[in-house]
Amino acid sequence: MNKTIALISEHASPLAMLGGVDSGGQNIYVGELARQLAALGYTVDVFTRRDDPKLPLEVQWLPDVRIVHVEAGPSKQLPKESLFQYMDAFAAWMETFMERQPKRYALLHANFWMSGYVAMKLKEHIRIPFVITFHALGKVRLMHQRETDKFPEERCDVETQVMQAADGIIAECPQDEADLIQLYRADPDKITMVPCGFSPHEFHPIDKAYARMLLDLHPTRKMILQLGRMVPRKGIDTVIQSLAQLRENSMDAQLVVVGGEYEKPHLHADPEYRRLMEMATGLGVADAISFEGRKNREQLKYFYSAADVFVSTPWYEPFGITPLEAMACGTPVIGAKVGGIQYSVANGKTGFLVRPKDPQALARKLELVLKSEDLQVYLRQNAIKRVNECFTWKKVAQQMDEVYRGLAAPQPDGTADERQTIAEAFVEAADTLRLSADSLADTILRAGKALAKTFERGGKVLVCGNGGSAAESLHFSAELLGRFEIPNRVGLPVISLMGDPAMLTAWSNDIGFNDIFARQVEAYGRPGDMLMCLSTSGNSPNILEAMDRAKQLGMACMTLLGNDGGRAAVKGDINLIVPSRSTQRIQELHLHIIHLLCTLVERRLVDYSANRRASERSSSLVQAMDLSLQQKEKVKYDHAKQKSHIFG
Ligand SMILES: O=C(CO)[C@@H](O)[C@H](O)[C@H](O)[C@H](O)COP(=O)(O)O
Ligand SMILES: [Zn+2]
Repeated sequence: MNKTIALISEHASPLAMLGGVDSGGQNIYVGELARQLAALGYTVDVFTRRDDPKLPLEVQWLPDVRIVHVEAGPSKQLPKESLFQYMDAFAAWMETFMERQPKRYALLHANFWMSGYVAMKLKEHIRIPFVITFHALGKVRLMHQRETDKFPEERCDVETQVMQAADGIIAECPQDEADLIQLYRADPDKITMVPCGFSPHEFHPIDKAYARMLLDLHPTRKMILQLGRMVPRKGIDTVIQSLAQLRENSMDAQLVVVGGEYEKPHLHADPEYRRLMEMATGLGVADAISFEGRKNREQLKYFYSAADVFVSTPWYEPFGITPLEAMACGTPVIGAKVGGIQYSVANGKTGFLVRPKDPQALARKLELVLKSEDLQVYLRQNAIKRVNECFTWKKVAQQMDEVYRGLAAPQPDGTADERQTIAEAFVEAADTLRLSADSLADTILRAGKALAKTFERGGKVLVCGNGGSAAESLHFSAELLGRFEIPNRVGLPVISLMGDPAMLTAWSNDIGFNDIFARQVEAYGRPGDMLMCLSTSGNSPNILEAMDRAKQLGMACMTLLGNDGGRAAVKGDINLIVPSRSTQRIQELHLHIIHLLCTLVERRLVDYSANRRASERSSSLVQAMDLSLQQKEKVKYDHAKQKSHIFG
């Protein structure tokens, strides 16, 4: 399989910082998938929108992973809700880019619906298969946050079209698969479930006391961690409410909230932070919450490891990478029973699942976990085992590799140069055909008529050529002496002077090569017969000698030539000169002309026999053509009469 692929991720680049409103799981997904595919031998190009004028066109991110910045819309950060208008430009830019480079992608893997739109457009033009991971679905999002959805109205329609055009659809979890089928009527046969992953190098258990010391957190106080983007749908308010519930139940714990747009939480600039702070203050738990702001990815494992329990209770979640990361660090997860979380968190084994927006239920599970060290150890061990068995990016890439193998266009044999050569030869052949159609039609008609007349008058045709043309001479005699389009007709007297290898080799060996055809013309030729010569150069001595001998015998000469016709064109009575300087193209046209001549000859002889049927019943040729028209099984041909005519 050609292991060169393109990932399209219009708004989420692996290079972008994590934690902002529009950067999150998809940036990690695309980056980690590309990295692990490269480890499996893939060469990956990631196409993403250029959203900063300082970004270069291409960044070689890893030895086999290149990030290509696509010019589509203004080179500045824009909310992803306003990007759809630039997707036609994105597709057009990519198409031009792909045309100009020698690389050929086996397939495209689009991420998010807008990249799916781009892949769909590209497939219309360049027929390249594509796979799509939606990451989030418009209809699911609308169900949960209708009032804050700012995506264009056509999103859901575009998603449906993309599902129909896609060759493969990746569902990230069983819920995603059910949504694709039930909400969009996606073809179940196209869907493969491949989850998201985590990187064990990045996320692994670290001693809790050490992690807390590094982060300057209380060494023993019960700690709940909430980590991720700070937007309402993530349900951070539910965690704050459950903290108040715990406090009511006389259970002390601190809540650490990591994430948000800023490194330091910003009351004025970040409305969600302000809302949460106000809620915490109102519930009297502000003193137990620390908002840490956005953190570097390298710091996250310390937060996960420092916590006694990780909480993720969004209203909905297409997959949810943070629960995986927490489990990888050995921290039990209490998650909302939604989307991918209900799949990645094994309820009662690696953590617990609760209904979203249910602070009481969350508080009960928090209390259960925080109160029992034994339960924490049990959940911790299961969590580490489960994520390493099922959810590493390496495993994800292996599963994706399977999907790609099933869908990728078969690897083209040969090099780009060879492909170019083929394309050029076809163009040249088509040009030669077109030119010949214009310049040769009249002469072909004249040649067909002359051949038919030769047969009608009881004459025969001798045909010769060298090399490829020798083969064509045999081809011509096979069509007419044998059979062409009309079944059961008489055999027409065509003799290829190539037909007798014993004579040809003996004569060339003992006497010379230049008169091998002339010798045969002398033996077979009679006045009224025709000599037909095929030569690409028109200068082969044996052809020229044969023509001279034919003239001496009162035979007509027809030539199929090329280039400028050479010396043969001076001697020929009818010259079909293919307007090309390429030997191959000339030969191809000779074959085409030969077939046309056969068609013309057969048709003319049928007409001839029809016209003269009444008056010349005796003519063997007419009789034979009559028989063929009546589709008789057996053709009786007057060989004796034919013979006597030839030998006079
Ligand atoms: O088929 C090819 C080239 O395509 C060769 O066999 C080619 O026919 C030979 O070189 C001939 O000897 C060329 O002779 P001619 O066409 O110039 O009379
Ligand atoms: Zn050839």
